[in-house]
Amino acid sequence: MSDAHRVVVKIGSSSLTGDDGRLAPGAIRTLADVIAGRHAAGQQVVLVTSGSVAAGIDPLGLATRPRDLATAQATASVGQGMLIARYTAAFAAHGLQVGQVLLTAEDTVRRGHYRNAQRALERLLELGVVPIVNENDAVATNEIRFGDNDRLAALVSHLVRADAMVLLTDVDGLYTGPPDKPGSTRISEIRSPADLEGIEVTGRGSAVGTGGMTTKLEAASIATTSGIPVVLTKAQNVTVALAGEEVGTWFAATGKRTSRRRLWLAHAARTRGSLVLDDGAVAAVRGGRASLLPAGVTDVTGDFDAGDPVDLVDAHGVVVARGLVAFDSSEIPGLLGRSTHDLRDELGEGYDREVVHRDDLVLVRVRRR
Ligand SMILES: Nc1ncnc2c1ncn2[C@@H]1O[C@H](COP(=O)(O)OP(=O)(O)O)[C@@H](O)[C@H]1O
Ligand SMILES: N[C@@H](CCC(=O)OP(=O)(O)O)C(=O)O
Repeated sequence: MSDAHRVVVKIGSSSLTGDDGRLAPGAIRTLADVIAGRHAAGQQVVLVTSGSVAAGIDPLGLATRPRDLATAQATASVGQGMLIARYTAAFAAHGLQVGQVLLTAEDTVRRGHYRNAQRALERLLELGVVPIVNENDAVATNEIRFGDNDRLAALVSHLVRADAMVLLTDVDGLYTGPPDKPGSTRISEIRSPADLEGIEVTGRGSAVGTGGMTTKLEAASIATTSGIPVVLTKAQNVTVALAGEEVGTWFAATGKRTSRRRLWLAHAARTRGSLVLDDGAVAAVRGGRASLLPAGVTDVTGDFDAGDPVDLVDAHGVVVARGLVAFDSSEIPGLLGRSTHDLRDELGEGYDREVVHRDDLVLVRVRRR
């Protein structure tokens, strides 16, 4: 971590608010002090911050975090302005400018969109500005929104080719079970997905956070499988975490950089339906490098067009992979279980192709509990 030149730091709502759920200016100042120190030492930091909804609760006189989409959008719209004003003032105390970048899930992976985001972030860093990223909550709809900022931070890390990602939250690391459960202990290192076996995590966050530990593990998986190591710790540890001391939980990088399209398919795409595979097709797809042929498909659900993302599931409904399908859903029943040879003879050329080509397919790792 101390060698990492470019770091994405994500701070959650739970670390930016006091017990009353209101924005805690002290937490923002402390974070800005630490990041300014790293900046002076030559490190580039992209900050992904939650807190727009939490910051808007009080000004709008709401009692709790709104659950309906329209009120959440309005609350975020009010709160985001207040949040960025606090950061602007906190960094200005160190002579630093901040640049607000509000993204949606699509912006981090869709070709035309991510180029824009990438260009803006690179230029901000070149200019010595601290980019401050959040989801564009005021316009994000349920279909396309992340909701939590953990996975957004992982995709931003990929986008800016970060050397490391730091997830700051209200617990000092990953525990063997919910931290308030007697007997739960902190895990200092996760070297591979196998180390996660037996760990109990919940998707329930603190009163103001979203996604709990589940989305943090997803984010860690997105980053580490793309070659980016992750530190998960409490916000109070940010100084020592960025200095490279051993705190929280360290997730070692397990893979290499992958294409954004595959990253999107694996982690951000909303599937429009599913294809049920027979056992032979499941084995072929799991083995890697095999395309899905019509002969291995036994059923289809959903309403989709050629080119849409779909789930590939086994006979028990377990998702094995995701892929971009080559046929409309209405065409597939006529192809089920048929060999490409028969299909060409009967339906003509164009029907003798893969249902999902191997280049358009990513395996989904099944998490054992
Ligand atoms: N195995 C676990 N280890 C650590 N924390 C866990 C675990 N399972 C669930 N959690 C919960 O996840 C919460 C953090 O998630 P969240 O409130 O969404 O944080 P943030 O606002 O920082 O994103 C912790 O307060 C903790 O109660
Ligand atoms: N974009 C939202 C993030 C929602 C949220 O609470 O995320 P987190 O605290 O990171 O689990 C916000 O700013 O309120």
